[in-house]
Amino acid sequence: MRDLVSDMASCLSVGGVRITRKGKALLDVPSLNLDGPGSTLILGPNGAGKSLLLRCLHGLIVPDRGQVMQDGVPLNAERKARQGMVFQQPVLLRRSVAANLDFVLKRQGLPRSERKTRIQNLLTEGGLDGKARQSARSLSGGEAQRLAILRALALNPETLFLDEPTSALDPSATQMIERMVQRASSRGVRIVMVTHDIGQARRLAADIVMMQGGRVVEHGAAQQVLDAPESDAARRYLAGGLVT
Ligand SMILES: Nc1ncnc2c1ncn2[C@@H]1O[C@H](COP(=O)(O)OP(=O)(O)OP(=O)(O)O)[C@@H](O)[C@H]1O
Repeated sequence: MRDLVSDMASCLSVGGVRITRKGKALLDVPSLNLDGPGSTLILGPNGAGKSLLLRCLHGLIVPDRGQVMQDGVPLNAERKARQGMVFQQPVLLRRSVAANLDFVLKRQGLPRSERKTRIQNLLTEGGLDGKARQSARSLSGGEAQRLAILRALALNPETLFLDEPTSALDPSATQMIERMVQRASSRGVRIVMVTHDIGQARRLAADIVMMQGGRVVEHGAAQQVLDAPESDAARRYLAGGLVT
């Protein structure tokens, strides 16, 4: 049964998407629908095409063939503006923590007083109270990633893409990021996240997209994919075996 949160979340789908370079298909996804409740985690070995798929979904890469649809409509500039993206290495402005947030809030045309309140709320959400005036470049890795997520959330995105956001972080910093992601998901933001961390997939995912060789080899409910994978590729990946 679909719950309230899932009804709030937008639906993303991919139809006949193909990216080819030098005659080799880097991404070949005939069909993929992300429309269930909760977070989608994308798993698979290095070079499987996880980042390419994420970039396609966000419209950063236009596929050679096929298209990405959001709520049944081809992804357009207006819908793209309502998507946020967080990379493995946080991309921050050489300004203070608060100025990084103010930059995106200003672009939404919010008046100064409202921006001030929003910035304070965002800092609290990310556990960055007291860091407003600190240079973003002087933040620790975990703090910088939390700021990058806050900046994406400041846009009130309907979808938030995260590409291995915790791969360089320790367990405690990872836990803080995971909590932020879970809170955003429970507010109705569709989360699509790439990870190599199977434990993280178990903690966060409602559904899992397993990739190998530019293809989706399995997509299903997290527990099903993790505990009873149907494809050999997924079985080998989860067992820690070599997958090429
Ligand atoms: N612009 C490009 N030109 C040529 N090849 C590319 C380009 N972008 C990606 N690739 C190739 O496409 C394949 C998939 O890359 P992608 O970054 O999506 O993998 P990934 O699953 O995210 O891997 P990792 O886990 O190592 O980050 C790789 O073989 C990569 O070298």
